[in-house]
Amino acid sequence: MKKVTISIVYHSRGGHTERLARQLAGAMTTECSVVNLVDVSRVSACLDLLHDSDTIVFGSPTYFGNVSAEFKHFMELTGGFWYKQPWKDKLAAGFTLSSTSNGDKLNTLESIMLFACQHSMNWISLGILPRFLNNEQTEGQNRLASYIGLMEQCDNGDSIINTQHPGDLLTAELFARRIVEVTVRYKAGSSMGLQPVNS
Ligand SMILES: Cc1cc2nc3c(=O)[nH]c(=O)nc-3n(C[C@H](O)[C@H](O)[C@H](O)COP(=O)(O)O)c2cc1C
Repeated sequence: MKKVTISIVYHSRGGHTERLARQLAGAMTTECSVVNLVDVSRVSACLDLLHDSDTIVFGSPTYFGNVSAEFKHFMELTGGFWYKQPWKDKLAAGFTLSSTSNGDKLNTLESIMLFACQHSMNWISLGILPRFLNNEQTEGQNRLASYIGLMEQCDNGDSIINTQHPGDLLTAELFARRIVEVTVRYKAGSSMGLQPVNS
């Protein structure tokens, strides 16, 4: 089977989201998948890459409880082709990070998921449960107990990119693997020649 193509579209001002995007890209590059990494600042020149992708993963930092202005600008740029629905039935997933444990990151992921659904994409949930030991939640995988997509907490260090929490690193690795697996399975299924239901 031909390799699947996964594209990551992200914005980052201080570098933390970019680091996470690069980690995901590295972990999703396998013998059966290729990955494109697209910063929103150059997305206009990369639209064909996105249109040819099997899966598009969207990432934005959480600024004031939502996607950043730059990421929202990217969202609105897609209005130029939205009605043609070139991303219909592609797979989609999302990630965000912020400097506090909660920080309203859920609203950011909900905005990204809603955007993907307006493009009629199929959403890949995080699919990784938090771990419990003697009924106590651990600081391991999915320590922030997210379900829509990947969340990470990073400090507010403007000048430095601080070290990541090991639980966040593990969750990112597991999520990357899940996105590749779901994409490969989905692509194999869609090659069974089922006729798409055209609305
Ligand atoms: C304008 C602005 C608004 C922010 N709002 C939030 C917020 O709502 N919740 C939060 O936890 N962190 C917030 N932060 C902290 C950022 O999420 C944090 O610095 C993150 O690392 C930014 O990602 P980046 O380094 O990829 O730009 C905000 C930062 C900025 C600059």
